[in-house]
Amino acid sequence: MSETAAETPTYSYLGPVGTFTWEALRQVPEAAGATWRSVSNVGEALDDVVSGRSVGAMIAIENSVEGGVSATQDALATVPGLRIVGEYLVPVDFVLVARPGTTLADVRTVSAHPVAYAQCRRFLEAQLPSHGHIPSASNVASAAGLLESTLADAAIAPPNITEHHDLAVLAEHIGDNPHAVTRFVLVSRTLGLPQRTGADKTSIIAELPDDAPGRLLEMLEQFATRGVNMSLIESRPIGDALGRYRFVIDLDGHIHDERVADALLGLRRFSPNVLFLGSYPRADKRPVEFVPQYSDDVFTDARDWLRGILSGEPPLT
Ligand SMILES: O=C(O)C(=O)C[C@]1(C(=O)O)C=C[C@@H](O)C=C1
Repeated sequence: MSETAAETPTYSYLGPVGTFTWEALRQVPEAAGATWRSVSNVGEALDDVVSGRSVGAMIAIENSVEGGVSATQDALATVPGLRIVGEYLVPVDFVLVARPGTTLADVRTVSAHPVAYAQCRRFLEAQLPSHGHIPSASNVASAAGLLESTLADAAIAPPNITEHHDLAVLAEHIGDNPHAVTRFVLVSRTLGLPQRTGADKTSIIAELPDDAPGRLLEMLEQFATRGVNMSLIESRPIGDALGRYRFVIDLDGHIHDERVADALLGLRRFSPNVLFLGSYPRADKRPVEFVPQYSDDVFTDARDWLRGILSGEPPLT
């Protein structure tokens, strides 16, 4: 993990060292000998990929308590040519830290990344009911900031924070949900389409053609009629007018699975704007389940049958 090497590939991540995003990048074997570039937000990480400065950027896309990370979903929808090439899960647990000597009773202001802050509501309401929140760029930036300025009295940070900074832990396990997990994706422009493993996900973003009744159902039928399961669907405002949405969708399977490819063809015919964000191995490695009626053979047999008819093959007797 050199920070200075010149010719090794670079990976960008929301830093500094110790963030959950940094933990996620540690799960990427190819990043082990690479240069790691700490950035301050998702936009900067994706800019690095677009400009070619980095081969990949690790970004948070969904939290099990807070839901989709809208900055990430919107950036993936609008920055052209980005592909998701991997998915990683990081359990998230939080501590409250302060400059040594501070007690909980001294805390008036808490610095925290907004997604982390939202995951610690119960603790904050019970223990610090009248605190003020100072948003920070990341979970480690919040804590590191305590040593640079006295604006905040305490910070929400990952439990490993004391390995990196001289801070005192005021409270542990302050997250509302002890099983909280954040899902990260590795985004690239140059790393190719990952191979099909049988335990894959495909991410897309699609818009409806108009707001006639039943359009959403029509879109979902593209998947249902090919036996393709969705593991996520979220709407995000397109931003050009009230009431216009795009849908962020994760499908079980790889674009090299016939049923997924066929569903995407159907979707492309239906939707005025479909973005293929990538097919990549699932972080949990759970094999995709489907009924035999939707296996690859059934799709290729049907296509061969049609080709036969179109090429004038005589009917079988
Ligand atoms: O990587 C970090 O530590 C971050 O601060 C970012 C982030 C996020 O963007 O969702 C990552 C995981 C936590 O759920 C909260 C914040």
